[in-house]
Amino acid sequence: MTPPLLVLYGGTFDPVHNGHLAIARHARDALHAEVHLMPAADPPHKGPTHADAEQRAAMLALAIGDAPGLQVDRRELQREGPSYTIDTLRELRADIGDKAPVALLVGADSFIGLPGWKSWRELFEQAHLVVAARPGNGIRAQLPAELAAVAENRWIEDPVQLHAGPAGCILRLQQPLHPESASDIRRRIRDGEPWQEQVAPAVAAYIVRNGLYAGLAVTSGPL
Ligand SMILES: Nc1ncnc2c1ncn2[C@@H]1O[C@H](COP(=O)(O)OP(=O)(O)OP(=O)(O)O)[C@@H](O)[C@H]1O
Ligand SMILES: O=C(O)c1ccc[n+]([C@@H]2O[C@H](COP(=O)([O-])O)[C@@H](O)[C@H]2O)c1
Repeated sequence: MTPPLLVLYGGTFDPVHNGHLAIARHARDALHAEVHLMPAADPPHKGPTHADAEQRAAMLALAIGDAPGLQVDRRELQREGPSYTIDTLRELRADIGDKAPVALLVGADSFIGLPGWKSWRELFEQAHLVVAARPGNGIRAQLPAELAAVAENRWIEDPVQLHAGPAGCILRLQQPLHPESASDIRRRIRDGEPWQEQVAPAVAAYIVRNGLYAGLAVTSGPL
């Protein structure tokens, strides 16, 4: 019997917000998959995070609670250096073998930036790609030429195909757009604007209890 589809949803999650959660739940339900939300210890394309890795993982655990089919995956917290996704997938394949179907879930902005990732072409050998649309980011229209060329014959419409092979397909996740972004939430907290409804109640309580993001200076670098 083919093992169940594992969806890896990596992110900085600084903090995890309702957009992340909606997409993870939607992927679980639409793809009949187990979704692992995986905080990056050291996200390769970002400056230093605002909450540390343990705090970001703790917020993820609070956000997920005991929701079936969702779990926090701490594998990148156990590695030093930048959290390159290809290294994570190679590590995962060493654990579970070459046959099990694995998909990487990314937002459209991440997908468009894929040619900047370490060994990006190999990602398609190690996993399927599932892409969630995001406001302001067209998926197929805005692809850089080298990504469009690699992606060309990989697009599929039917999620069942993700279960049929270990890697190599690209699926657009059909879901409503979600406007939330972690940087906007951090800005709102800093500026005293409403933000609590954009995160799970337990995450809002954690942020307040730990005084996260409130002290960000305007000059402290990118939000
Ligand atoms: N609202 C959203 N809709 C679709 N994809 C999203 C959304 N928010 C985040 N993602 C995707 O989830 C993954 C992790 O996102 P991340 O933790 O960096 O949050 P973010 O909101 O993009 O943060 P920031 O605003 O600081 O860039 C990325 O692939 C990103 O594209
Ligand atoms: O492997 C890379 O080169 C790489 C470059 C940029 C981002 N990523 C991964 O993409 C995921 C989303 O990244 P981010 O910065 O939007 O939170 C997260 O798991 C990162 O580790 C990976």
